Amino acid sequence: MYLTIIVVACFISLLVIYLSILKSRYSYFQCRGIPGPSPTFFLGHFGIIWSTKSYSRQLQSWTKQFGSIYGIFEGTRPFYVVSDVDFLQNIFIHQFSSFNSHRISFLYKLSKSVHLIGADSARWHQQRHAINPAFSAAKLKLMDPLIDRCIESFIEKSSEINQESNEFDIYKLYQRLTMDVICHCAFGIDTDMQNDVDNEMMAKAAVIFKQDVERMSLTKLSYLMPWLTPILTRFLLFQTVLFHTLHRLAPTIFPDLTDKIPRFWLLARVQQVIDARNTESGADTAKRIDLLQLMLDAKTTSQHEETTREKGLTNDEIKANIFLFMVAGFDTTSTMLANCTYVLAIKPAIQEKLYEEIHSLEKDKFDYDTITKLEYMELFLREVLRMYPASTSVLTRVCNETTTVCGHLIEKGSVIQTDLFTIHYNPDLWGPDDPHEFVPERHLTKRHPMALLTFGAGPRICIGMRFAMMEIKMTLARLLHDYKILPGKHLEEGFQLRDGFVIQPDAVYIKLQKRN
Ligand code: HEM
Repeated sequence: MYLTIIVVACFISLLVIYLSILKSRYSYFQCRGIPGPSPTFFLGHFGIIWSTKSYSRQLQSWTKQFGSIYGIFEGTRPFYVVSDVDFLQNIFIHQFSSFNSHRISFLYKLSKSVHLIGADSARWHQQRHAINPAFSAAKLKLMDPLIDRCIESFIEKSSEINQESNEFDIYKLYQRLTMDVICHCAFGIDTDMQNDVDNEMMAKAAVIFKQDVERMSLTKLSYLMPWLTPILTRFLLFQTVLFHTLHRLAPTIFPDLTDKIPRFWLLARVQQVIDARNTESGADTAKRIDLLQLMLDAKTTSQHEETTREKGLTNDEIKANIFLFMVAGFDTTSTMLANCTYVLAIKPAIQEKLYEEIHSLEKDKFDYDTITKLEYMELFLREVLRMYPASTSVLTRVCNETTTVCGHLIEKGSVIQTDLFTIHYNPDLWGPDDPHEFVPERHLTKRHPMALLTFGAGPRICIGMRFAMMEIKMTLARLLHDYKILPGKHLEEGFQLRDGFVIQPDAVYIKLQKRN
């Protein structure tokens, strides 16, 4: 009897302590004089965020109410939502050492094969240092014939489909194009996604892109109760090892996870390509110019990778990063191409100006050197990047040591989330022309270094930015050289932007008219 009373009393006391800690966490912003909407107990503001259709619009609407720096809670974790560009410049650039990681699901960090987006501090630094040279201008120049081959196939397919229909969704063809480009340039494998529509790689990748890891229940649980993360991590690792062992012991009863889980399937394909490379002669590998080979060249030669490597990448890191390039480069780049095409279809005068510039080069092939001469194309793309940025949720930083930024004391563990749309549509940053109007020439004026954030900023800026811009410019130059883009009947209906990890339209319906 006494024992029961003691147990119940202990339980109630612990519950009261836990609840009062939760409550006191919610005074975090109030104590610092930072405004914000009122939190809901336990969920903070993430009940609203998880149920809203558009994360970006929700942030923007709170910004209108609470200003350029305000506070919300993810569970009890403080989340600063910021559209003050000077404050962000400190976070992303000047005080990078105190804010060097993304806020990202623990599911990306499960194994030792953490990739660039998931890596923190020293591990990120080592990887970035090793991978940066693979994206240099000199290396990209070598890759342009690979990209050109994929564009050729894209143009042929577009022309074929265009002849068969009154309008077609070019976004689908862009997705196949960017997947082809990634396969050629990252894996070094010859694919033909335009014609091989049932390609297994494309199908597996499509499943991966549909999964929004940030909205998975396990991710939400770990955000709400961060202390659960190590337990969840161990549980998932144990589960994977258990399934692999069971499959080895009784393959007929327990299926191979590699076939069941698309991510494992893709990683296994990367491993096969790496194995094939390891058996190639030195002369053959010397001829290869893809990202995989460049990373293999930067690989550590040590047997005891974790303890003795200094600058190289481990085998697992190479695999994880090749996988990441696929995920990070496919959807973003095809979406940017789709957004550009939408604008070209509704702005014929801008399209003609671009055509004139492309035509003046007197070329019908566009390589790295040629596209760098297209000045108006650069302005046009920047304006598309401003008005239709690809992702808000990736633009975060976690505070890894308590510090003061612009007079605000920010505690270790807090998250900084950029309110990208407010910045990109801010008339003080982008005037005097109305930011809701599409005006490429506004980029001739020097702007604040944090005014355009589609690729992020600071040391963690998108590593594939130059690669993506090269691919987009080469594709548009070739398309506009051969065709005039006309709006399809269902263009506006299809161009409904959905806000997931990438902000993307449903479809871009157009018609192509051959130029003489
Ligand atoms: C139009 C296309 C693209 C857009 C809009 C885009 C956007 C972004 C953004 C916003 C970030 C976060 C930057 C930050 O936190 O400051 C990022 C990071 C990254 N992107 Fe891209 N990206 C694109 C294409 C690519 C391509 C083609 C690749 C690779 C082939 C790539 C690989 C990466 C990687 C590896 C990171 C992580 C960098 C790090 O944390 O050090 N991206 N990207």
